Parts: sequence; structure tokens; C-alpha cells
Amino acid sequence: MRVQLVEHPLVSHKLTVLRKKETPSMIFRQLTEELVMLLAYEATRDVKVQPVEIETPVARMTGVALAKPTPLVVPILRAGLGMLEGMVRMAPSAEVGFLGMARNEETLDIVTYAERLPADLTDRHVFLLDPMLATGGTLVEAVRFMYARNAQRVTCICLLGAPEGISRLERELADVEVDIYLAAIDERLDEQSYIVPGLGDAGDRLYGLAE
Ligand SMILES: O=P(O)(O)OC[C@H]1O[C@H](OP(=O)(O)OP(=O)(O)O)[C@H](O)[C@@H]1O
Ligand SMILES: O=c1cc[nH]c(=O)[nH]1
Ligand SMILES: [Mg+2]
Repeated sequence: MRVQLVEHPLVSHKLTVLRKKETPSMIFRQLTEELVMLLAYEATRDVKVQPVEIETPVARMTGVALAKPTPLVVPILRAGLGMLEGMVRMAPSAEVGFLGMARNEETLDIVTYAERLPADLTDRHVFLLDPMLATGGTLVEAVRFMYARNAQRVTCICLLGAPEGISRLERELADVEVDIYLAAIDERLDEQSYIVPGLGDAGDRLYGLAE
């Protein structure tokens, strides 16, 4: 597993505003989109392209286009949905699938409550979007789900990670290829398995309090 911290002053600045408890949902959503665009730039660096013949007003030339089959972008609902717009702005020809997963806040068990993905992911490079990598339970399940459908490769784009969750992914996904791109790795998890200092509950901050 490769863990890539995207270190850039704009990323740190935007992330700091995102973390602040007084940042309202509207700004939180906008910053999330902007951060994803910056992370996506790094995370897609070796995405496959193919040559295409085009004509400029001056001459013919060979350019590049994203290779077929195009990447599959999968936001993990709810909070990952806040990252979708930024990602598809960077890769407009990508296909989008959906995976709904929620962590039971008492038991920390992961429930998959929605799935809308191609049945066969052979040859597909999948980009999983989820802002928070806390215990790692959600991402372990989501990555396994993609490989069970024969994905060729899985890249995760997250905003914050906890060392405990990253270690768990390294342990439990040692047999598959996974790249993780993060804007920051925080100190630790608290007793409720929230990331410290973190930013709170990303789904609630994006979309309001869940019941
Ligand atoms: O690494 P883990 O310990 O599994 O925790 C991370 C998960 O928790 C949050 O989702 P949550 O379950 O709160 O669902 P939500 O996005 O609907 O709020 C977050 O968006 C991740 O999916
Ligand atoms: O800190 C955390 C941990 C899990 N999920 C969140 O939204 N925030
Ligand atoms: Mg939540």
C-alpha cells in the first residue's frame, strides 16, 4: 500500500479553514470540492491515457485522452458525495458509481446500505472518495468490494487519516494494490473513534445532522 500525503500550502490553508468549528456548511462544501481538485491532480498522475489524432487551427497532431475503459469514481455516501463534484470537474469523462456505507457509531460495524456500480470492474481503475479514514473499517470493506468485482486497481482519496486506520489498511489490505492520497494525517482517534484534532463528523458538517 502506498500512502501519499499531498503537501502544499494551499491544501494546508484550505484544510485549516475546513477544520474550524465555526465554518458553515456552505463554505465547508466549497472547500471540500477545492481540496479534492488539488488531491485529484496528484492521485491521477499515472492514470492511463491513449493517443488521439486531432487537428488544431494550424496543424494535425497527436494528443492524449483518458484511455478506455475510463476511470470509475465512487463516492462513499454520505460524506464522500461532497467530494464528487471536485473530482468529476478534474476528470469529466470518468464514470461515476455509488456506494452507501455507514459506521454504526456504537459497534463501529460497517453497514453497506446502497450500491450502484458496474457488476464487472475488469480493467477499471477505481477512485474511492471518502473524506475520513478513521478506524479504516469503511475503506477496508469498500476496497474489498471493488476487488471482488475484479477492479484492476484502487486509489483512495481522503482528506484526513488517523494513524490507527492507516495501519489497519496496511495490515488488512496487504494482499492487494491500494494507493491512498491524503491532505493530512492527524494525531490519533478518540474514545468514539473520531479523528483528533480532525474536523468532526464530515457527513454532518456537509449535510446537516443525521437523526
Ligand atoms: O474509518 P472508519 O472508522 O470506518 O470511519 C470513516 C467513515 O465514517 C464516516 O462516515 P459515516 O459512517 O459517519 O457515514 P456518513 O458519511 O453518512 O456520515 C466517514 O465518511 C467514513 O465513511
Ligand atoms: O472523525 C471522524 C471519524 C469518522 N467519521 C467522521 O466523519 N469523522
Ligand atoms: Mg457520519
